Amino acid sequence: MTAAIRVEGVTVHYGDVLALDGVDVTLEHGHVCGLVGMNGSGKSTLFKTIMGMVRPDTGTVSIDGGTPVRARKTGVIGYVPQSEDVDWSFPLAVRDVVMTGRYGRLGFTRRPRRADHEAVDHALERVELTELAGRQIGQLSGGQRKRAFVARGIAQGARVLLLDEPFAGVDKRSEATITRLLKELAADGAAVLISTHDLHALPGLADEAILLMRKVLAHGSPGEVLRPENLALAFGLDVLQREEEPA
Ligand SMILES: Nc1ncnc2c1ncn2[C@@H]1O[C@H](COP(=O)(O)OP(=O)(O)OP(=O)(O)O)[C@@H](O)[C@H]1O
Repeated sequence: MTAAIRVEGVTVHYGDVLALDGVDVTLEHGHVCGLVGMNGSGKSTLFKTIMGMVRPDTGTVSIDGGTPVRARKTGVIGYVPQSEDVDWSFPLAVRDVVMTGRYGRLGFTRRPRRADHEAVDHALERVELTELAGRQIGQLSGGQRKRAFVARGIAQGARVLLLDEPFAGVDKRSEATITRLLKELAADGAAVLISTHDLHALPGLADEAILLMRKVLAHGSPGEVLRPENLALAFGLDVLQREEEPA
């Protein structure tokens, strides 16, 4: 079976900074995978490399058997960016943001057709944003904004979905809605890769995990990946235990 994401021997430098060092990752369709690692461990760089936005010095990336650029053009891959990477003052309504997921499919008139409007309506319903469809994107809460971007991936029909810190600044209700949706998308055959700092939530969110520190330190079930010896390697301390200690 063709892997959803195949990263082989990928090394990335920014000038003298080594951000990724010989990274190998394979992710199959039907799985939700959590990507964890300390600040600066290379998570965003790995996402950008998978999206074809950063070109590796060495190594290769394939998405559903094709190049990242092709996966972007054909809508195979969808991306929910970190909040800091989005200009929230942009004058787009929620519905328009979701419609951008259809752009790869619009004919040469660039005008959405009935099927495009239906796909957007359906996606908005799934993320429970139908009532806010006409509101400017910047006037939504943090969790609602994330849900709008997840809806964009749904409307796009993305088979591979990357989410960079989707739960940062998000309340429990939105977190639960997003988690449920991501699991449903994976059950429908999508591959979902999520970066997160919330190690406690990982087992409830993902069925596999990757621990990154420029290299892949561990890749397996969340239980295996979060073993104390792995966390000690990645974070220097037993972080799970430390977080549980009273302040
Ligand atoms: N555009 C850039 N120019 C120079 N160095 C960069 C650039 N982007 C990232 N880096 C460096 O590359 C390394 C990996 O950064 P990256 O943003 O991928 O880490 P991260 O795991 O996503 O971090 P965080 O958890 O803080 O978001 C860091 O040392 C960072 O300082």
